[in-house]
Amino acid sequence: MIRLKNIHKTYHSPGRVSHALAGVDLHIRQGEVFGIIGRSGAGKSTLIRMLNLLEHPTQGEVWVGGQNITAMSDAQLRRFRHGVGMVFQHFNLLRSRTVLDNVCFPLRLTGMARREQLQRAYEVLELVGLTDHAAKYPRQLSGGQQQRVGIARALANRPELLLCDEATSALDPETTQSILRLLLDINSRLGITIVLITHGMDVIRSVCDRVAVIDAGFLVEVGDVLDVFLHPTHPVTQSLLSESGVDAEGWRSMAEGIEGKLIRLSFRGDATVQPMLSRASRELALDLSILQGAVGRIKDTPYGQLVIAVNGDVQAQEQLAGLLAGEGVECEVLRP
Ligand SMILES: Nc1ncnc2c1ncn2[C@@H]1O[C@H](COP(=O)(O)OP(=O)(O)OP(=O)(O)O)[C@@H](O)[C@H]1O
Repeated sequence: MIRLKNIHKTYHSPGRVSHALAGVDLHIRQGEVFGIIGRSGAGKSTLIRMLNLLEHPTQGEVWVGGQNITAMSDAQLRRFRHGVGMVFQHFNLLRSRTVLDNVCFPLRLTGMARREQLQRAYEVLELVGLTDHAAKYPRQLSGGQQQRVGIARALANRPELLLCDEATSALDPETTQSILRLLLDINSRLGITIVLITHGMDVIRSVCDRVAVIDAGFLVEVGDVLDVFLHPTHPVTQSLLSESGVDAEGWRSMAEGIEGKLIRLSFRGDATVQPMLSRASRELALDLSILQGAVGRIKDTPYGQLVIAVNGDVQAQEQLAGLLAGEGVECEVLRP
């Protein structure tokens, strides 16, 4: 659906040149929820704004739905943008217009007849659960409700692509979860590709299929969210995960003074909730102690990771790895 080819973006301001993006190549698939995460100033906003050319690359090409949008004329670009919805951190609603008029606004820009505008607007307001608030003004709504209006407005033109620029950063945790659930619902019911940028790994974990990590203008890691959570390779990814409570290295401080072989087990899906360890311990007469553990859910998939110390018969230890692998558990020896 989207291909970024060797994208560079350089900003020149008095006395300063800033390389916001440095040779970014990226492929985003049709129908997926794709997250871009990075620290402040990493280049996330610049990157998401490339996808509808609110920012033009200094070098490189942006392809969306088989079209090179970097080669489009202004008129072509205006038409293309009607098919891309955007949701903003601070909602960007028109304060002096009602909810209904805010949602109709992008439809009016396409020259759509008023009757059709109203029909579309009520359709999307129903989707976001705000039909009863159509006549209100933004100031009469909570932050979460205002963001729902922002989402309804972004969906009004029936886009194939929805861009979310820190859509939940201004919201409390509970409201964040309800907006994320709404985005997931939109993705699965309408099949719209969603690209979001965020500072928060929790946002990535709750809704994304794949994730890209950006640091100082470089894409440093891209992959399925489950793979990135279980096996982060770049130090920036590891520290972002550790700040969100997923610390893959916490076992090190416990390991000294603990005897036995140390292994890390990674579980995905049903394997996460099976009583495999107690069975293995019983059948192989091994002592297993847990040094570190985390279980959670990535989108709809349960996952878990445990670091355990294994003591007992050497042959039984070999059998343990085989037994767990047979159940779909990945085993990685941390200390023989
Ligand atoms: N219009 C601009 N003029 C000059 N420099 C800019 C401009 N926009 C962004 N930058 C610089 O480009 C770099 C990337 O900025 P960008 O806003 O894309 O980062 P970000 O990851 O979205 O940060 P944040 O999470 O703080 O919003 C930063 O160093 C920033 O100062």
